[in-house]
Amino acid sequence: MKDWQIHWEDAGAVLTGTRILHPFRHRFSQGMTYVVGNNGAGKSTLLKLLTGVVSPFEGDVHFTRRSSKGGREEIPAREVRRFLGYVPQVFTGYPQMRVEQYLRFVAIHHGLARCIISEVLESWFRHPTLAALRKKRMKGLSGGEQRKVGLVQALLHHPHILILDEPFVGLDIEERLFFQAHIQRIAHRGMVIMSTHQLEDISMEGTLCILEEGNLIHQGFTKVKGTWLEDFFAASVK
Ligand SMILES: Nc1ncnc2c1ncn2[C@@H]1O[C@H](COP(=O)(O)OP(=O)(O)OP(=O)(O)O)[C@@H](O)[C@H]1O
Repeated sequence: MKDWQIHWEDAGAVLTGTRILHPFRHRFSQGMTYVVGNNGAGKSTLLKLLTGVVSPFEGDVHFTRRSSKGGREEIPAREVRRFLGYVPQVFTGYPQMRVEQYLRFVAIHHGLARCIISEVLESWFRHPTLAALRKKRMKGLSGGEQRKVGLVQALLHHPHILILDEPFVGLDIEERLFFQAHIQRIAHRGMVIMSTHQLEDISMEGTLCILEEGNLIHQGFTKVKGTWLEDFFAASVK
């Protein structure tokens, strides 16, 4: 266990002149973290800051792991990128590529050994819902199909940190369960941070971060069944 952590230290975001996220402190640790909040609360912006797609306007976001000498050490950005998987809210990939070609390209980019790439892709295409997409061009995919390819490209290198922005939108129940199982395996040995609007997406115990108008208004543990969490979703997340 490498015990990676992400330290969110008073990081805030300003996009096109508007303050989107107000500075707060949080430590993302191993396991599952769910990020919830109403439309426009700042969930996607928070995830973009974590992946480096946007930079904090102030404060700092940095990654650490337990050092062999004791204490903690900073993980260089290049190394973080190698161990990161990310599904953005809007995923298109490269429109001209066919799905298999695109996933092969991503696998190479992630540094997977060329001798195992075919085997890794075959294991994904064994699932009927993905087999049907293999030869399709990315630009011809439906929203749900894009999402499935988006999930595979984030998972195929077994990332240590997985960041998912509403990953199950447009997926049917069986597909959701298929990907949930993969995601849960990563959460057991690494770190998963997932934004969602759906109570049924909260399938594991973990940490819950609630955003409201760019502020972190709650951080604590989830309890999956029969708790105040259900009331929260019923009352406030639309
Ligand atoms: N590039 C940008 N420039 C200016 N404002 C932006 C930009 N991107 C997002 N915003 C605004 O920032 C706020 C937060 O957006 P964000 O996409 O992070 O919210 P969200 O919680 O993910 O919302 P949703 O649940 O609807 O996806 C919104 O009011 C949005 O309009």
